[in-house]
Amino acid sequence: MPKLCLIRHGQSQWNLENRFTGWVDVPLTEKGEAEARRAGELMVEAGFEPARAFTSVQTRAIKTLNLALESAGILWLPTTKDYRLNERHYGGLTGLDKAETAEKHGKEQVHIWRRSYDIPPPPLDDSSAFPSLTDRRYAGIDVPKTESLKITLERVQPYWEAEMVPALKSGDLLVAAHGNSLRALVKLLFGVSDEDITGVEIPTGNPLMIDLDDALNVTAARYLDEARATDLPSF
Ligand SMILES: O=C(O)[C@H](O)COP(=O)(O)O
Repeated sequence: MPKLCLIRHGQSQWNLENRFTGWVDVPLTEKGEAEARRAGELMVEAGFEPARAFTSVQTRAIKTLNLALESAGILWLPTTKDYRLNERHYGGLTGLDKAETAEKHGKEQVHIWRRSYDIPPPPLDDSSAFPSLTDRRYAGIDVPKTESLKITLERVQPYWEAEMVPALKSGDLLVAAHGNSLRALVKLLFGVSDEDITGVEIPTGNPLMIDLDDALNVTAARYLDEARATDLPSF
């Protein structure tokens, strides 16, 4: 039976500062690095031995993966990086303070932008300058101006089907990615409704271990750090 372990990156600098991040490349905090190392230890304690890893092209996820692999003693693990596992693009909210935005537009509106399935934030203004949104890692890619969770799933799902499902045939997989690219994957794997996905929150740096059957239905799922677990959808 294949296993899939999903890890949201450890706490980032903008998680700490409570700013909308999306595709902006920000580093991990010291706490985030510690969460990533602990994730590697928890994988070892759980006896998890992945055959391959997948991550985004964003520093916080790559660094989380590397720290977890290092503390698990498997820094050699074959790894694939792809922008389709990036965080959802936060559009015109990128860089803004989440609390100040709620004061300005109302908590309800900000909740809709953050958690509704198919309502994207306003698009990013062309004059906004975040160098990591358009640097050479995205050469040849049509960088979005904003993304809802639905739009995020529309890039995550084809990647899952084309690259990760075939890889699962030769062993277990580790995926280090982001709050919303992982919520998209969880929606797909657990068959969560558009409504119920609004209540799914994924904690930073806490490995989510998922058992699948051969038809890739979820048969069991648990967070390895139980003290920091959030509710999982039913399956
Ligand atoms: O991009 C971000 O700001 C965070 O990684 C996730 O943000 P959210 O909790 O608002 O979805």
